[in-house]
Amino acid sequence: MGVKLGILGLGTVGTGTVQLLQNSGFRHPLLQLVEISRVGVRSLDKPRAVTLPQTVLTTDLEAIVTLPEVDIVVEVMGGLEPARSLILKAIQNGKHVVTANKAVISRFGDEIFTAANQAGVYVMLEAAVGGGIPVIQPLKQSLSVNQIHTITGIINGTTNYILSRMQTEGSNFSDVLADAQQLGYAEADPTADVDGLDAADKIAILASLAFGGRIRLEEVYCEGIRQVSKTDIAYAEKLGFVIKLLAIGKRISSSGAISITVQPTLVPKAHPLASINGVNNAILVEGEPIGQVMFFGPGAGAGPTASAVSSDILNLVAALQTGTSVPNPLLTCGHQDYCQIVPMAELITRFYTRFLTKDQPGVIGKLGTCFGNHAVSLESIVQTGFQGELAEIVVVTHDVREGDFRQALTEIRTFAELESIPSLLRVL
Ligand SMILES: NC(=O)C1=CN([C@@H]2O[C@H](COP(=O)(O)OP(=O)(O)OC[C@H]3O[C@@H](n4cnc5c(N)ncnc54)[C@H](OP(=O)(O)O)[C@@H]3O)[C@@H](O)[C@H]2O)C=CC1
Ligand SMILES: N[C@@H](CC=O)C(=O)O
Ligand code: NA
Repeated sequence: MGVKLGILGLGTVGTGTVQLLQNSGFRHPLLQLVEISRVGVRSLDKPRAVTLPQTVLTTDLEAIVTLPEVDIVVEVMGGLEPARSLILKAIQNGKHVVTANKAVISRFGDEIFTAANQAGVYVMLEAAVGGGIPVIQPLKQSLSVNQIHTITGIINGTTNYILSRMQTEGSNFSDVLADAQQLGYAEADPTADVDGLDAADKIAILASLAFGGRIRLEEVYCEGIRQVSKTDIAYAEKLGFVIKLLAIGKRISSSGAISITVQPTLVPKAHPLASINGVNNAILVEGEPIGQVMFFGPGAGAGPTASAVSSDILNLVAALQTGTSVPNPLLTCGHQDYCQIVPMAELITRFYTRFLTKDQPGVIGKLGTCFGNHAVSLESIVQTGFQGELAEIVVVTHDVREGDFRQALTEIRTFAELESIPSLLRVL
């Protein structure tokens, strides 16, 4: 029995998926059962890189998600609306759904998975995080026997490309961003990438799977990379670190609560994530008893993302072939409860801070004393040089409570010797 697809979108990912499905030789034989019934687009006049029968291409996306012959709706159109409404309508009409849309899932996952569970259909999302890297299904299946305590990802290719080039060339953020836009890595409006919002969507999805609870996107603490300077990259290098935009979900063992953050972070050069450069993505999962396992590969692009979308389609074809009416719990998302999120003040981490101060005797001692009074233990405090008349002092702390560290900074800001605190970054 053939399985009919209704595909919403024929852009980068939709085209890659159609190409893969139209060339199914030497792939899993079940893919040969797939038939493309309809493909929904905005414009029928646009030139396309794939050839489809005229009756297949349509601008009526509502008709696709309600068409009785369609078994699986593949949503690769992007954006929040009408993508969300079309996914919900597909579910109401008994269709299984495959989506690459992290923005919709991270905001409306609760509504979508509740509807899917009620309707007894699957919503699959391998392409939504890490593009072609298999990470969603491994978290749902092979790794779910572990007690996962930390998931750390470089999950935005654009920012990793920008930071990698700033590191190797000593360039400024704004110059490399312009290049990334010209090369097509960053969008014309790069906000979602450079401000960390795309990574926040993705870590919300990963943490939900790793820790077995729903996550409210607004509870993900999110900083982007606009404020990362070439000066900090150079100091980090001297101290034995590289700067990466890390998305981190961590379970606090004492309470079971989760911290969930996206922040530019100093990563020790020996750490497995330090060597992930360019547009690549990597996700490090740590748990018991597995220890560390890292997924690495292309986080975007037509071919890699089509691989992820098609793997979801394959899983659904297999489920439809076996024909059991009981949903396979290793394919569904059955979380009912929300994870409890740790307030940022309670986070335990290391920090890097750069101060500009008047060049006077005793300043370093005064900073050290203030940190000590607030229970902030320092790993190093060094005067790295001068900026004009001002002394530049770089501090790296041991693991400290973020609330204590912030209180120390509030007191330091009142010091007459202080000119400014140009940077404050997390250290892994
Ligand atoms: N690009 C990538 O590498 C990756 C993308 N993703 C996700 O995949 C999804 C798709 O991305 P991508 O392929 O890059 O997007 P594109 O912008 O390249 O393609 C979008 C497609 O959807 C169609 N479309 C969009 N809105 C509508 C609408 N309102 N009505 C009808 N058709 C519409 C467009 O039609 P038309 O062609 O007529 O304009 C186009 O074919 C997004 O959710 C994205 O986040 C995930 C991982 C990687
Ligand atoms: N904009 C994203 C690509 C898709 O997820 C990135 O830069 O990683
Ligand atoms: Na993936």
